[in-house]
Amino acid sequence: MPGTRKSKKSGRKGRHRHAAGSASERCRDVNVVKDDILPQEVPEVPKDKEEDFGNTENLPYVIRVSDVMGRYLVASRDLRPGELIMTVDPLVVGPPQGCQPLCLGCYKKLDLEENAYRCEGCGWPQCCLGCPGKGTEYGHSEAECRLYQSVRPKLLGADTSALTPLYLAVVPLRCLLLQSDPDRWRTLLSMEAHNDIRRKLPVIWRNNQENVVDRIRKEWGMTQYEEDIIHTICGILEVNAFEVGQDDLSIRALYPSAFYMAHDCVPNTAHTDDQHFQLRVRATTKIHKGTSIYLSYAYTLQGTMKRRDHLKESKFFDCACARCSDATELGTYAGALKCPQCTTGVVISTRPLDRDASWRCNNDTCTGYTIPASSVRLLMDKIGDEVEALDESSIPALEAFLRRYQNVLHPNHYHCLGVQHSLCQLYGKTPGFLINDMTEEQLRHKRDICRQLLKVVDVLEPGYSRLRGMLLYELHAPLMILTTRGVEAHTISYRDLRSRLKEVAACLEESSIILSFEPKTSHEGMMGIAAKEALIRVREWQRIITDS
Ligand SMILES: C[S@@+](CC[C@H](N)C(=O)[O-])C[C@H]1O[C@@H](n2cnc3c(N)ncnc32)[C@H](O)[C@@H]1O
Repeated sequence: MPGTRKSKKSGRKGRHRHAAGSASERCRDVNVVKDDILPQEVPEVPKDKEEDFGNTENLPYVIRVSDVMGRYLVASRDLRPGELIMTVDPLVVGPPQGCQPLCLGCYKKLDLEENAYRCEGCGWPQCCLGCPGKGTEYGHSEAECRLYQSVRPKLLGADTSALTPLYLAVVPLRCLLLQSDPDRWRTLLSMEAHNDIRRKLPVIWRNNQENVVDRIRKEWGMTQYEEDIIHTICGILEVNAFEVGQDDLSIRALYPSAFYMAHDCVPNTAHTDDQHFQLRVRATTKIHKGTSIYLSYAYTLQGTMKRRDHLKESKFFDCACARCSDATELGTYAGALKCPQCTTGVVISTRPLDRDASWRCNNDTCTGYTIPASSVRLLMDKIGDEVEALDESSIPALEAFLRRYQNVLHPNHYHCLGVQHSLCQLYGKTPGFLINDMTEEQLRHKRDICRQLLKVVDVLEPGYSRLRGMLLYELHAPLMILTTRGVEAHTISYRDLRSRLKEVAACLEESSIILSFEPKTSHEGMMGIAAKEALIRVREWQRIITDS
């Protein structure tokens, strides 16, 4: 599920024995019992040795069923921020939708002009002769290789453009292979496919028919798989797949238990996945017993219109969470425009849960500037395309974007937030803007951007979220350099120094805790290690000034 991006992760080896198959069966048995807590007779014991859940009855969640959300998870006791909720191994892993050629063993992107390696068994392109993912459960398994042997000549004869669409059928076929494992197959089929809704959506249904069903059955002659079941699997993947992958790999995977988590546009969990695709879900905020455990299927730094469109189109429901119901997005104005008429008001939806409702200036003294939702949608798409086309590593290009739209978009508008997020990472690390070379004004600018972003993120992705962890780390740098320069120039008092160091230490402490949940080798994980080391140095400085 997006949003959860799914750029994240943590690491621990080994297979996890989960009871998702059994849990799913129980759910189906009791699906008619609405809003009832389902018993967990065969509990799932998280493997994580750092956390001891005690006896198996002490699982941190139970599964409930509601008319609106279907099955969802609820905390069975109070959960602390950072507390591990579940550790699960995937049911199936594979290439994402719409990917370019990649290795079916390790998912590395392949340039077929330069890379001519093909699997000896079936002819799919692979990264090298000794791909570590060959013959593995979550890579190019032997069973998969055998299945493709009958189409080997077709695969060998295909160039990049002919091969690219074939990848769409890879994960569905991997799901079909689970039939040899009845427990896992049952778990897979217990997932929501929304066939009734999807069948009425001609574009989606036809795409699946052409790219997956007909490819598997007609082109590859695998008629042992019925049309209906292939369509159901396509739906299961659309509704339940997580985006995972380390080191810029883009992979989709289905997980038992984790798929039960309902969506909220302000999630109270975050998840990481490691190099073995194991998923770990943690609480980001305190979750009180009896409260729903949510993740966000959408990107949190997007406006309500965009998120709700995405959720409707790809997850097939109308989100009506507190954030979506509030035209101000909980006071953040993350989707708001500036009023071109009165220039001081903010233009927001008149009824945010109605996708066609007009948008109006909220300023009482304005004559009531109004704009149709369709025009807002067009404008957002146009600006979105512009953001996509920006050179993400160019500070001048990003700054120019913010200047260009300063009279159009609210400063907290998600398009601005995205650009500011890129900028706050570039300031301090880009030639010409290296942290020690930055002027005080530039340092204050980086500090202010971090603070502004944190104010919004504190509301939309609160607690121990990856984004907060990274922003806190980014914030500590200008704070620290400004403090050091103040000391050198004798412009800050002893009292000031103490309070500034306290603020830097607080940023680093929280950042190092949050980012310690990330895999150590990931960008975020390494940032967490750097935060921890910097914290030791700041604490030492605090000790010295206290002693002196
Ligand atoms: C990954 S599944 C979650 C498990 C699902 N409820 C089930 O019983 O299998 C995603 C689906 O759950 C439902 N859902 C999740 N969050 C929801 C929400 N906030 N409001 C309405 N439906 C929701 C939607 O039907 C969505 O397509």
